[in-house]
Formats: sequence, C-alpha cells, structure tokens
Amino acid sequence: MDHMIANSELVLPSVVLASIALFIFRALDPNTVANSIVSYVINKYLNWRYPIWSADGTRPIPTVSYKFPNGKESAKFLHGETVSCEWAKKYGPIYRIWTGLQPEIVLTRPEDIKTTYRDSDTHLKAGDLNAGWVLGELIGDGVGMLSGPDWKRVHTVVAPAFAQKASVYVPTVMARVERHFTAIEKTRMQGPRKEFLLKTAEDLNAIPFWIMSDIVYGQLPSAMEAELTDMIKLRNELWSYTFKGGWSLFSISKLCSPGIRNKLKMFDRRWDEFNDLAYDHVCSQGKTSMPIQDLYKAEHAGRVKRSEFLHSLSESLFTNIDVTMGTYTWILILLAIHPEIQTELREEINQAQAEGTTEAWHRYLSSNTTLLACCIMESGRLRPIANYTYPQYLPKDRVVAGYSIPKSTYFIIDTNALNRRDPGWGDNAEQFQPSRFMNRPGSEHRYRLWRFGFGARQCLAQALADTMLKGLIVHIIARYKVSIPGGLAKEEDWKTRKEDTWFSMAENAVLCEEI
Ligand code: HEM
Repeated sequence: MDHMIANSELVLPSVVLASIALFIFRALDPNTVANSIVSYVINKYLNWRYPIWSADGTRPIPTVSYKFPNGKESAKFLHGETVSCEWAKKYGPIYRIWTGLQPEIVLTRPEDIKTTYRDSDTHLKAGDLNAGWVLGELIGDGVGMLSGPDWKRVHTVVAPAFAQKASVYVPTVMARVERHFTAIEKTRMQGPRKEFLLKTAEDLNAIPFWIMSDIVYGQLPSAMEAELTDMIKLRNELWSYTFKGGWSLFSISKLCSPGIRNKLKMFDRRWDEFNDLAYDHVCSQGKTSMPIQDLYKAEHAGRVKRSEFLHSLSESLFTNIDVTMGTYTWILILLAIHPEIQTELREEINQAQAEGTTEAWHRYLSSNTTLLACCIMESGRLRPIANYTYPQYLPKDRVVAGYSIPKSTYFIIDTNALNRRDPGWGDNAEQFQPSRFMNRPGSEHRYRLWRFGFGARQCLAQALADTMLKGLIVHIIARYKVSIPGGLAKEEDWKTRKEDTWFSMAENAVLCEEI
C-alpha cells in the first residue's frame, strides 16, 4: 500500500518534468509558440540582469532582442555583413547583442574604439571567445585567449617564433611559394596551355600551413608531414562546432556530445604525440634553437604549461592559417578585377628585382609604403577577415558614446561598419583603391582600420602574415596576368563569400595566364 502511495506521489513531478522537457524541446524550433515564449522570458530576464543606461540615466542602450537558443553568435560570424547593416540602421552606432546568454556591446565608430582601447593592456578576454566549450577545449589555453599575467607569461615564450622582422621570414616564405607553384604549373600547364585556373580557397591552403610548419619544426620527414596533413581534417571538423552557435554555446551540451568529446580527446592525443615526435626529430638533427625546442625548454623550466604551448601552436598552425587564407583569396580577386593596378604593381616588382641584391629585395618586401603594401592594406580594409572581433572586457566602468558600460561587460567591433562605412573613408569607400594609403601616415587611420586588431592584443605575427601575403602576390603578379574566368555575371559577384566559414573567404576562382 505504502508503495502505491509513493508511486502515485512520483507521477505528478514526473509529468511536470516531462512537460517542461517537451516544451523546451519544442522551443528549439524557432517557428513555434514555445520558442516565442521562451525567447520573451529570457529576453526580459537578460535586460533586467544586465541593465545598461545612458550616463544621464534617461535611456537604456539599444538592444537586439534575444532569440532562444542562439543569441546572435552564428548570425554575427556567418551573416555578419548583412546583419551589420540591418542592426546599424535599426539600433544606431552603439548597441547590444546577446551571444548565448552573454551581453556584447557593439562598437562601430573610431572615436568610441579609441575611448575603449585607451588602456587596452588592462583588457581581459573571454577564455572561449564566447563561442562555446569546443573552442575552449581546442585553444582555451593558447596565447590569444589568456588574460592578465598568464597572457604576459605565455606571450613572452611564444612571441619570439612569430614576431621577428619581415626579412627573417622571406627565404622560408619564398621557398614554399615557389615549390607550390612549380607543382601547380607542372600538373596544370600542360601542352600549349599557358594558363591555369587557381581555385584560391582550395589551391593555396597548403602554403601558409607549411610555412608555419617550416618555421616551428623545420623540414619534417615525409611520414610526419603526412601525419600533420591527416590531422587537418579532424581539426577542421572540430573547429566547425566553434562558431555554430545554438546549443554548442552552452556547456551543458558537452554532456550530450560524446562523439565530439571523443574526437577532441583523439585530436589532443595525436597533437601531443606529434609534437613529441617532431621535437625528438629536430633534436636528432643536431639543431638547438628551433621554436619547438624553445617551447619545450620553456615547459621544462616551468615557464609555460604543456597545454599552453600546445594550444598556442594549434592556434598558430591551424586557426591563424584560416585568416591568412581568407586574405589570400580576397586580394587575388580584387587584383583580378583591377588589371590596371596589376600593371602598376608588376612595374614596381620588376624595379625592385632589377636592383639585383638580396638586401634590396628584402627591403622591398618589408616596406609598408609600397604599392604592394597598400594593396594588402586596402584588401584588408574592404574585406575584413572577421565580421565582428573577438570579445574583450574592461576591468573598470567606462562611459562610451554616452552610455555607462559596467566593468566586465564584453564589447566587440563591427569591422564592416568601421572599415567600409565610416565617413572618414570618403565617397569611394566601397572601391578598391590602394592609393588611398599612399603617403598617408598610419596615425590617420589608427582607429578606423581594423586589420590586425587594436591595442595590446594585436596580432603578434603581423610582419610574418604580411610577408606571407606579399610573397604570394609578388610571385603571382610577376609571372601571370590574373583575371576572373569568363568575367562576372554582375559586377557585384566578386563579393560572393564562401558559406559556412567563420572567417571571410572569397568563393570565386581566378585565371592565371603566363605573361
Ligand atoms: C593575414 C593574416 C592574419 C591576420 C589578418 C591576423 C589578424 C589578427 C587579429 C585581428 C588578431 C587580434 C584578435 C583579437 O582581437 O583578439 C590576431 C591575434 C593573433 N594572431 Fe593574427 N592574424 C593573421 C595571421 C596570423 C598568423 C600567421 C599567426 C601565426 C602565429 C598569427 C598569430 C596571432 C596570435 C598569436 C594572436 C593573439 C595575440 C594576443 O592575443 O596576444 N596571426 N591576429
């Protein structure tokens, strides 16, 4: 009898729990009434939980409504260009979005960025960039994710490999570019054909990857190169979960994702073992100061944890290669639709080569005042590699654009609003016009151009990244005329970007015709 009473007492809570679970499950579909109710309740809660008002206390900060379960994470990375215009029109120059359940303040004007970044060395970063637990597991201990004293400590260890002056990287970069194009020409320029189609996104991927590998490990035996190549697929698959938004933003989804957890473990183990093998190989060659050896020495001396250097390497070898690739694809498209700029650039390259000395060539590739450098800056301006920047927060309250932003509130920058729509760029802001950077001091666009970030947390490999870009461009432009095969149906078509990549990457291929 007692049993029956106990059982009937359990029925009601079980029914309530099952109904709540069913309701939440239904709410996952954005077109249901359940979704509207859950979104409404969470939106009310978030606005109450994170009040942000104008400094005079008269108006709340304009805020994009919360939509369960996504926040705006996937919209902001995958469809950022479109939402950037919509949000700016609707909410003005400063507004708030929700990423998962985190508020993020969006900045769009140089003056507000200046106010926010004036003490950028004190800024802190979200350990998983508010992009979910998979990112945290893959690179959460990497130099780009850490903050405060941990960041300073790891930065000191990691920076020497990647933050040398440009000329240090020129030989490695040029050797890989030449090797790559020799192979392409051999397979594609057969018979009388003196041209080949370059599918930039697929065909160039290997260049920055192997340059980074050469820098860190030197030349590896082919079995190790094969293992590294094999790991790319697994790493890319795992990375694809980091900017999907939705449930992956909630740590609880970890419990329901045994498949992803297993793959993460597998990647960790292989990455760990690969680096041990690479280290042993480099030592067996009698070398003593390759970056991988310096990192192991730092680990043995207790200056970095193993996860910190493995995540920093993973960040550099896999994640940062994506952004380099994205930049490769856009600059080639932009040059392809501007043959007159190609001609001018070819003359500049020929002149630098005609000087005939290694010093002159290195000087040319390292200079920031050449047409080559201006083309790269202009391409980065028109096609920023990410639509929104990684979130950072201030340790103190700050008034920005008339709103009192409490300490620890994340802020991000809308890079399209800044690089392309800021009135300071003039009427031709949507045109590819490298000459706008000629003879203009960098201070003029200090907070108006986002390319390598702002303040203390800028890209530590700027010279290396620019050398990779310049190495590719000089190789191609000196040898080939670049065009869009068959022209473009509409002028605007050149802007088509690859879908589902977290960074901006051009879709179109280019035709390379030998000169
Ligand atoms: C064209 C290529 C590249 C572009 C446009 C680029 C851009 C950026 C940007 C915008 C940031 C700042 C991110 C933030 O706000 O948190 C950054 C950080 C960083 N980049 Fe790059 N990057 C490029 C290539 C590379 C490469 C090849 C490496 C290889 C080592 C690299 C290493 C890093 C590191 C380690 C950080 C974190 C710095 C820190 O937080 O102290 N980047 N990069």
